[in-house]
Amino acid sequence: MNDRLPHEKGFHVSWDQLHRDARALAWRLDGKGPGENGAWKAVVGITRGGLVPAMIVSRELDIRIVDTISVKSYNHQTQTESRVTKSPQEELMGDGTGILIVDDLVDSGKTLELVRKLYPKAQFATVYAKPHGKPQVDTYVTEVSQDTWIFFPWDMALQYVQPFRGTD
Ligand SMILES: O=P(O)(O)OC[C@H]1O[C@H](OP(=O)(O)OP(=O)(O)O)[C@H](O)[C@@H]1O
Ligand code: HPA
Ligand SMILES: [Mg+2]
Repeated sequence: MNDRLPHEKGFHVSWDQLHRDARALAWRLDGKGPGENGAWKAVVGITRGGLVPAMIVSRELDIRIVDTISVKSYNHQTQTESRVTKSPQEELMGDGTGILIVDDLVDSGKTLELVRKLYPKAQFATVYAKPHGKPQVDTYVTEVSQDTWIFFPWDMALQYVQPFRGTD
């Protein structure tokens, strides 16, 4: 993460906000699949950040088949390489037709670019999107600027904050 910081701005997302935004993502995808009545075949979450929105989307759209894909990014000096370290079931995926691939956000777009090469016919959905990654995503809910770092609820804790007018 340190190689990606410092960012000018921080966008702190609570569990509640993430739940609402992931539900909004599901509603956007509802009935848009290639199956009967616009059904989707399965949801695939990109670990680890995609697992929470994938669960919420699968619950909202009543999709019972859920699988995962793991993508690991390696930093070789200045070049970042990505590779898949765990694949979803091959028979399920095919070319990706009818599969909803879900992640928490798209930033540079490198993660989705790799997954898209493997499953070109899949639908790619993220809760948040930054401008560089937008061409890689088919459906998202909220756009944030490239210089914003998104803090997810699983990376944060409630903390005491000093009053604005100090107590000295
Ligand atoms: O568009 P990109 O520049 O590829 O960045 C987006 C990806 O980076 C983060 O995952 P990360 O690889 O940090 O792993 P994690 O989900 O396990 O936290 C995030 O959850 C996305 O998957
Ligand atoms: O803005 C971000 N927040 C959390 N994880 C990330 N991975 C890439 N960009 C981000
Ligand atoms: Mg991730």
